[in-house]
Amino acid sequence: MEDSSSIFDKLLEEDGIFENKEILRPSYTPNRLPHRSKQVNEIARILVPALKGETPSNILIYGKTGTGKTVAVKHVGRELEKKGEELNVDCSVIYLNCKVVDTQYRALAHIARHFDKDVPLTGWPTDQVYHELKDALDDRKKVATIMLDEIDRIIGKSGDDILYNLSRINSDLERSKVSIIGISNDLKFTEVLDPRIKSSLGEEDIIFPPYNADQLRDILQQRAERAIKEGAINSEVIPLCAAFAAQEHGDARRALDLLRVSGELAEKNGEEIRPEHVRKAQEKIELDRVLEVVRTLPTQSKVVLLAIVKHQECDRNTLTTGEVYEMYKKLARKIDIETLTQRRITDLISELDMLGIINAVVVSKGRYGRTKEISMNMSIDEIQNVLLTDYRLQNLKDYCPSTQTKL
Ligand SMILES: Nc1ncnc2c1ncn2[C@@H]1O[C@H](COP(=O)(O)OP(=O)(O)OP(=O)(O)O)[C@@H](O)[C@H]1O
Repeated sequence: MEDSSSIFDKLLEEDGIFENKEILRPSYTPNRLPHRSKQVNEIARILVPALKGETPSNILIYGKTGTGKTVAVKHVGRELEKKGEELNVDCSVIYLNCKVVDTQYRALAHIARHFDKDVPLTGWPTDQVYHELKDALDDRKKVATIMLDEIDRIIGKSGDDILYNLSRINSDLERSKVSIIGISNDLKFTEVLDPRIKSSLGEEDIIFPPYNADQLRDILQQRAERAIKEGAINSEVIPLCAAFAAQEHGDARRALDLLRVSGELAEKNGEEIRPEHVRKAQEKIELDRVLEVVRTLPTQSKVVLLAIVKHQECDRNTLTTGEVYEMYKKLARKIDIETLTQRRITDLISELDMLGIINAVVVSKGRYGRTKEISMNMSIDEIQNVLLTDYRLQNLKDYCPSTQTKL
């Protein structure tokens, strides 16, 4: 071999623009949370009885995605455990993400395992897990705060038994106490709860409002100072990332992603981060989001979308619901799936519009009634590639129906 150095050596030597990229990732928890002191203090005020061995009220926390709910509860949880150690009071904090731990069994098992109980992750009767958990909690005096993030996921999948069991556990415990913090970005999820559970869980409500552009700027500034090398970022970049993310319902995660992806694009070109990198990053993130949504669409919606894409390939003009339906029928017949009615397809088109994959505008055709004009401003090639990874749609790869159905 001519050159025995590792293929990574050169890359490692390259002088990147990041001091520490991890600081821009969602998993990083900063010590200070700008513009969240009100909410942090409010959670702390509700949890403080735990440090006196008393039961704190249960809390429901609402707010749109990226408004700092998770980072705030974890921050307060860490401080609570620390203070508990100092005062010699056992305040345990258990954090569960219900998107991952999405059944009652798994949730109870996870909490029991947190207290070193050897509960398998499947297989036992739920009652047995409940009793193990009760024993684990009661083996010595403690106050346990259980944080259920994305709580609507577990309710949607497994009903509200978990909340019922966790809220009744206090009456079965002799020494210990449990309080629950539920976190959700769906304001309406409590509507499906049993009224008793709803009032017990929502003893205290805290709302996390969206951030505005100025607040996002402060959050980004704080992270960028430690994540990006001095002089590697143009002064317009942070305000631009903040402005873009503020338009998207004030999402701090989106703002941080934008800054990180802008940095990666700049680094690839060996440049400092400039506004054009932010604009490219915005497009890339939006396309990635759309492709992810496309990948998980039900088959019928995928065929409708492919009908729109195939049309757009031949003709970049907007098209009507009727034209999409004609194309959809041909594609559905070709791959032998049930052909839905035009009315159902109109609904699926509205859903695709709501997901931000297509644009559908209702237009009046005078006495011929109303129709939708459909267009796409995403890259149709990339969308088509993702659609064709679905094995049911693969036969449509080279299918090129004639567009003669247009009058
Ligand atoms: N006030 C803040 N200061 C610093 N970083 C913040 C702040 N608010 C949010 N962040 C950061 O933004 C990202 C998203 O925050 P977080 O996960 O807490 O949002 P969330 O409201 O729980 O969103 P979701 O509902 O999608 O889970 C994280 O990287 C977090 O560190």
